[in-house]
Amino acid sequence: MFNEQIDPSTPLETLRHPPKTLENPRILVARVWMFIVGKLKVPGLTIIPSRLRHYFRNMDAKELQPPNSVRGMQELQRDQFRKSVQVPRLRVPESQVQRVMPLIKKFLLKMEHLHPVRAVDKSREILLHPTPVKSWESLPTEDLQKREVTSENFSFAEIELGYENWSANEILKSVLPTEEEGLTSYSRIGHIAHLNLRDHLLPYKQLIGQVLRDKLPNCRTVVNKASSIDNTYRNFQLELICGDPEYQVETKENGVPFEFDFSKVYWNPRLSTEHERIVKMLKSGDVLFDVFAGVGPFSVPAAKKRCDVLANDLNPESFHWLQHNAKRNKCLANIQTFNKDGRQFILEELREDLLKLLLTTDTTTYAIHITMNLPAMAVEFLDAFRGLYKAEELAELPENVSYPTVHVYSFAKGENTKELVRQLVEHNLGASLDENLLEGINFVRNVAPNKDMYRVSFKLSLNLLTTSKEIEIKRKRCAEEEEVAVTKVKCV
Ligand SMILES: C[S@@+](CC[C@H](N)C(=O)[O-])C[C@H]1O[C@@H](n2cnc3c(N)ncnc32)[C@H](O)[C@@H]1O
Repeated sequence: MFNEQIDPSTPLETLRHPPKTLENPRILVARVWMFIVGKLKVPGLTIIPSRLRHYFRNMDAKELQPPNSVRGMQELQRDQFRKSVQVPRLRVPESQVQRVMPLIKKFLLKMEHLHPVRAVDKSREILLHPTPVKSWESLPTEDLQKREVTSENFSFAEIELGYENWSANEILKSVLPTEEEGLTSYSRIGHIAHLNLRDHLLPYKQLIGQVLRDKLPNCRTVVNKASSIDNTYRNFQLELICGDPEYQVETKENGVPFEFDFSKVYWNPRLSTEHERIVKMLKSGDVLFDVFAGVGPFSVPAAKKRCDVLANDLNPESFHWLQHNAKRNKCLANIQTFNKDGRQFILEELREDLLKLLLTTDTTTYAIHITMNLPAMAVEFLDAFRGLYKAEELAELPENVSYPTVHVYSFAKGENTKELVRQLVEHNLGASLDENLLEGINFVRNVAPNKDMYRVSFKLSLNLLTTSKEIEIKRKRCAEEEEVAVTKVKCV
């Protein structure tokens, strides 16, 4: 079952092309339209449209729908989609075509692999849409007559339609059961289409896979999410439902090329906007510590921008592809990579490097960022910053020192997820995110009903870096006890 899908009405092209492939202006128009109508664009997620770009929707016209007999089909039989249909036709003398087309353009019959205009002798046969054109009178007759086109030129033609004339969405709409939600979205990662099928669609998975592979440009592999991501490395457990078991992909995110094995590492195209937000915050010369770096969607673009990056991931496969992507993007000189547990990375590399930066550089001239994108458990690593240094180590800091900003990601489930996520961070950090610390609690995306992902951005401080969580708790307890004692004395 899709637990992350949204189904605004969107144009047909989004189904047929991978996200970000704006190679023709119609797709651009479709995306703008999608934004205006739905305002629900999820990056990386292809949403199956329920409205079409055409003036008249083919699937609203009974005669243009696939045959009823295909409903419920579980094994794809392409020949079962054949049907004959009568559609309006206009014969236009060759000499008048240029002048007639603007008058009838909006009535053209537009279907996949079907040319509505055909040359026949010295005229053109133009196929029209049966919804708006029921008869000659449906057309702008006066203007047509001025261009030598009369009712004599109007007739009905019998045409053959087949599997190739419908889009994936149209095919699936005509096959899948009507009483439950159909296929509403999927992600595209290079040549892979990634689905998260609801239980009621599982009997149709092979057919869905074949239709998508047939119809989506450059799609060679269709996989279904086999279980929720609960393994350490967060990579999706995949079930191949159609095509080649070939998971090494090449994709682009925000213009940056990446390569990886999708079956072995974490990659989620729905995070592209969030990655972009962070990368936009960074300037050349800034420092980034990326604690759970994956294959580098924060680190590689940051290194390309000439930030100094220390990127870490526990998964040896992610580590391999992280290095590969840094090399491929020619930014190896700006990135150091580590294959460690996040806590160890904070306690070792980050500790040492940050100390040097704080003591020996002017931190007012650049920014230091720490990204922690492991939303299921990153907050549990926050206590590693508490008491990271002995007070003496930071005794000589300049007064105007600028501390790093931590961007920690977290899921929160329930009613007031924003408040919940703040509490989670405060509890794990052992400090309240007052105005001095807090830079923002930012909604990233809705993951499932009642489950949201947030980024909490806050500044580290001298107190956080030199006082352990336990000491802070003890101090608070003592202060509270003292207050109680004073109140009691006052009362006596
Ligand atoms: C949700 S992914 C995020 C990857 C990438 N930063 C992104 O934004 O797409 C979390 C990453 O943390 C890594 N990871 C999981 N547990 C870890 C740990 N204890 N220490 C370091 N990395 C870990 C996983 O291998 C995975 O690549």
